[in-house]
Amino acid sequence: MRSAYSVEEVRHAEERLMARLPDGVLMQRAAAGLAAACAGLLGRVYGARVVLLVGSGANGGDTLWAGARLARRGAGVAAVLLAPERTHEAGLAALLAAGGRIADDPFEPLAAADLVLDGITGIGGRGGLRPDAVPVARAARGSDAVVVAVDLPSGVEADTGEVRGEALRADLTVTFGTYKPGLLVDPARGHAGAVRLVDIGLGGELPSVPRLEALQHADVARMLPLPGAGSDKYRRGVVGVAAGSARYPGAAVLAVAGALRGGAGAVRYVGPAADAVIARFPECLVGTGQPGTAGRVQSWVVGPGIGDRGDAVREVLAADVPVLVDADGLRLLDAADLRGRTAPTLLTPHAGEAAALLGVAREEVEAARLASVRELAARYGATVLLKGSTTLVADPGGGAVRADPMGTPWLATAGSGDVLSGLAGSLLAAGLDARDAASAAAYLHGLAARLAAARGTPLTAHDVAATLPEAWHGVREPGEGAGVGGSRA
Ligand SMILES: NC(=O)C1=CN([C@@H]2O[C@H](COP(=O)(O)OP(=O)(O)OC[C@H]3O[C@@H](n4cnc5c(N)ncnc54)[C@H](O)[C@@H]3O)[C@@H](O)[C@H]2O)[C@@H](O)CC1
Ligand SMILES: [K+]
Repeated sequence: MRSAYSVEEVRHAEERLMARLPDGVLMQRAAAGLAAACAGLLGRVYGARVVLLVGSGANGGDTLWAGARLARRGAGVAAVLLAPERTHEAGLAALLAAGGRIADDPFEPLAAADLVLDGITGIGGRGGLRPDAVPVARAARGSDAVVVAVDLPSGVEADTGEVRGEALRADLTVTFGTYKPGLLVDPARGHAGAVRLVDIGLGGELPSVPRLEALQHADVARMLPLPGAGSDKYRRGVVGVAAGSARYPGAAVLAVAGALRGGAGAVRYVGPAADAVIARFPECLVGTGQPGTAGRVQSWVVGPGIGDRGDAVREVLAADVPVLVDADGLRLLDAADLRGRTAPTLLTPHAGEAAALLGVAREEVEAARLASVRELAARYGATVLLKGSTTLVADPGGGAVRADPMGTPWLATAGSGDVLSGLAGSLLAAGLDARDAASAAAYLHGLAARLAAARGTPLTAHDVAATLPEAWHGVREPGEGAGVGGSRA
């Protein structure tokens, strides 16, 4: 599990740790890790041309100290001081003593650089890059140099992943002590490139519950249900699917396709697309009536392609089992029906549906995904999976929000959300709690899309469903599946 903490939590942890350590130790740990990462990228440090973009705070200090280490190993290091009168003094002195120099003109060294270190702002940054930094950051990005962000890409919001103005785009971010939420949530995550964590000894000082966390293969592998010796199809869980309509039978077929591969013992479909479902999946139990007439299930998925069948949504929400509501079901949802529920509810909106549920514009949700998912969960008293470039899962009672690291633009294909809802519903039936079911489903779904896309042909939602077994295998057998998943943060 990768854990991310807020700026406030990081600062408190740093204070407690610093109180026990000699002055400057943490900055030296950060600078040493940063310089080592840079040396690894450069291969040969001697003779390399390195440019430091240095802001007014300790982020600039880290950068100067790392620059000094590279200069001592023979790199030509030039520092661009964006706030010359407020530059970290000891760091600058160390750089100069190691043979580094201050650049008078930022653009000339940037044009010839092999490596640029972005030390403009770290966790102390607010708002996008200031106007004077914008042309410098653009020149860095426009050069052939590898751009390494120090702690965070400058200009992004550490706590939320929002980007309120222009922000630097890095190839690699070397972050210190812990991940910050912005490194795991788009749009900021998209600016970070690959992310590497340098341990500075903060671990023991951080709270036990992080702000945000991102699953890794081993976490998902531990969650996945496995049949035991005493299992039968009912004990493994039956998932009910109330989806599709005469007009949209495909949504029902795709939701069932996802549900069949989620580990439940059986999938029971009810609704007007029963013929289409049974033709495709003879292993599915089907009925044409209302959800209330279906036999016992351990979870329900309601909504994909269901059209205007609000009665079906109400019936499902009246059942005392976990319920996942998606797509049309979200439009038909009556918040009052959720309030009376005691079993968990999982809502799976995309940004547009989330915006409608919150009564705001879609752009607002996309710009502030973390705040939006938290607000939705609190307001509806439900676990919420907000789909998008970074899929997020929040519980109504607070706790760590899960950020899905497996998302891929390949998932932007019709029907892929239906597969996801079936899959997550199946994991609910198998006994996972709503947050685990939602985040494990998003992870497997993204991994399946990546595996299918790696075959090099355009992807359909059905391909994603068909590749889910490979994704299960991938998380269980790291090394095989891990490559496609990418070790990107
Ligand atoms: N506190 C610690 O113990 C440690 C801190 N470390 C480093 O220190 C950083 C935090 O340092 P600071 O608290 O000094 O903060 P930063 O260096 O992140 O930035 C704060 C400075 O930037 C200015 N600023 C804010 N927004 C700006 C913007 N949009 N454009 C330009 N300037 C802006 C502020 O006026 C302030 O002077 C971390 O990100 C990390 O790199 C590391 O050395 C590890 C130890
Ligand atoms: K930075």
